[in-house]
Amino acid sequence: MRNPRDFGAPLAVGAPTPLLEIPFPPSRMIHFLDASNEKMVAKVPDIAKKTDILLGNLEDAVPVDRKEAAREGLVTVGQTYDLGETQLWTRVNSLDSPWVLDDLLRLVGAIGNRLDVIMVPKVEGAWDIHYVDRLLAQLEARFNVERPILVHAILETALGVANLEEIAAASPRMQGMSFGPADLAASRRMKTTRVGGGHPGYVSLSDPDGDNPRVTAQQDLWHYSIARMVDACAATGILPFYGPFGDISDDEGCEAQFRAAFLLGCVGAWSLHPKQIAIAKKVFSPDPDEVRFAKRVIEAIPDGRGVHMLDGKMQDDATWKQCKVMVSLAELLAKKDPELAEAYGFEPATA
Ligand SMILES: CC(=O)SCCNC(=O)CCNC(=O)[C@H](O)C(C)(C)COP(=O)(O)OP(=O)(O)OC[C@H]1O[C@@H](n2cnc3c(N)ncnc32)[C@H](O)[C@@H]1OP(=O)(O)O
Ligand SMILES: O=CC(=O)O
Ligand SMILES: [Mg+2]
Repeated sequence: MRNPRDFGAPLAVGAPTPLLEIPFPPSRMIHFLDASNEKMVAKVPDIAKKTDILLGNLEDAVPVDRKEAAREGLVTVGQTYDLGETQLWTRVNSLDSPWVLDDLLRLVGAIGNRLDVIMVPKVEGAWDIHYVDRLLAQLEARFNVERPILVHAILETALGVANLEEIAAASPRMQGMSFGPADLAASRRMKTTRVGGGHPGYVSLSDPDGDNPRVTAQQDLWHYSIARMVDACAATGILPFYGPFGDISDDEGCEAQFRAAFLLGCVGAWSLHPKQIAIAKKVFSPDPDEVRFAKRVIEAIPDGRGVHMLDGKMQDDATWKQCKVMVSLAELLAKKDPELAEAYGFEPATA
């Protein structure tokens, strides 16, 4: 066990001091980009204005013969483009792959002061985070990185899900987790070829009712694990995200999957295609009607104490805290987006 008094100390001489509180800027969508693809890179200035997080993907979906080009393309993005307030992340190759060591060495060396977060795929336990934690500290010290690069784990193996509480608490560098339904389905031997979303075979069936047809309703394949991820993240002060929705043609399905994650507590989701950015923005920005109601509750109970009635609904200390969650998120997003500020009824000056 690590000495708890050392938890906030750098793991290498000369590395920046770890953050004990994880920053929470707008994080509604992590937009995936293959930086070996020149057409995608050409869109960076435009996409950076629309997305909260831009991620240079080096792992799955990048062919083996383009791994180095994707890495170098991301270096170029980090060195040449002004992304404004948009965060720059990467997803490196998995820890057992032949590429990850060079991914980390090259990226921290070349754009260590630009990279906000490194997403690590297929994390199975705290030991994976400990390895990355120490290596990043050594690289930060070597390359004079001024602020700690944070680490984000993808939860996409059965063992990773079994160990998610330990993963969340493994290091002060842990920024959050993403739920990866594709690799997780394979790891669990689930019988679905879809990337996220429901399945017509996973249903509950109403009881027999004479000759009347029995009713079925699709169930959520992912509810248990996403809820566990949200608890582990909230318990340790880090941020949970839903991962990919692979049917790019099904906007409605994507929206439903994102919304289920949002309601359970996720702060954002991945966008694989530019059109999923708008879906994530719609879903992960709280609904203006809910925000207006939450503001009324806070105004009606300024000290957050006691019991009150509003529109026939009981309000007390707990509902006040629920409303604070909603309004705080709305305030954060309104600072970035004047249209949202108006929809939420915030004064432009305070937005
Ligand atoms: C399970 C997992 O690990 S998921 C994470 C890994 N997967 C990924 O990162 C996939 C990222 N996304 C993509 O590669 C692509 O969006 C695909 C393959 C899914 C679809 O690509 P296409 O068939 O080319 O889509 P489409 O024809 O609609 O593209 C329209 C335009 O958007 C561009 N585009 C597509 N995806 C992206 C993207 N993620 N970022 C920026 N631009 C994009 C295309 O280059 C195309 O540009 P053009 O109009 O100048 O020709
Ligand atoms: O990497 C994501 C996944 O779903 O697998
Ligand atoms: Mg995966």
